[in-house]
Amino acid sequence: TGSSRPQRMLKAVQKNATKGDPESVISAIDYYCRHKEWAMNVGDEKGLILDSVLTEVNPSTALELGTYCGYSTVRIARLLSPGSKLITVEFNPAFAAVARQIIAYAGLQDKVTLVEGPSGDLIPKMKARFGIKSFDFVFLDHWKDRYVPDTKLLEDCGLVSEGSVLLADNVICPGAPEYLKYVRNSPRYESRYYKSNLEYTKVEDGLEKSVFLG
Ligand SMILES: CNc1ncnc2c1ncn2[C@@H]1O[C@H](/C=C/CNC(=O)c2cc(-c3ccc(F)cc3)cc(O)c2O)[C@H](F)[C@H]1O
Ligand SMILES: [Mg+2]
Repeated sequence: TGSSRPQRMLKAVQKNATKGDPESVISAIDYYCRHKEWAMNVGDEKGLILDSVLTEVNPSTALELGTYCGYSTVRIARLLSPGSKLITVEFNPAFAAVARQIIAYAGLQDKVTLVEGPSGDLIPKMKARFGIKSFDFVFLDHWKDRYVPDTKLLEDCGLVSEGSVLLADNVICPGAPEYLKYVRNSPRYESRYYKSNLEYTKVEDGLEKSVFLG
């Protein structure tokens, strides 16, 4: 059987990036996905917004829902302060296997814990398993119809506290309309939309940043 798109992306990283250099891993993936084969990474344009929000928050503990190949995992982990941790959740074993290799190639494996399994099962176990009090930053990039249920689950499990920042990808394309309604109408969130473009295209998309008010 042939290779998969994630496997071809990994090959492109191994061929074109420098081991231990996260910037070169990011560039290699962006080049491959822009010029060879599109893939659903947050990408370079929305990635700059992710970088600026992340730098502003400077989280001690961060959560990513939907690792896929680890592109945004590398973008987030490379900006974490020493001693800070990123937990990323992925339930597709093939994607998780590729992501682990891409994260390791970037030399960021000590800052990242990739947990395999469905977010709905793993979120309630975060406190016990990883000693997390609450997440300072959450990047939502998994199935779009799961953004609302998982946000409610994070609230119910006490995994967000006053000042925690949620950043959601794809709120326009493919779209997460229920999520936008939820965070924009809730008195518990201060929300802001960052207009951008769908990765590697001219189609509009954007990120929604929502600060939990407690
Ligand atoms: C539900 N709980 C889960 N737990 C753990 N891992 C999960 C869970 N749910 C999914 N995963 C895991 O998270 C990933 C899912 C990402 C989904 N992303 C997209 O669909 C997505 C789609 C487009 C897109 C836009 C236009 C177009 F024409 C075609 C595609 C663009 C984007 O940036 C996206 O992020 C992974 F695949 C899945 O195993
Ligand atoms: Mg996305």
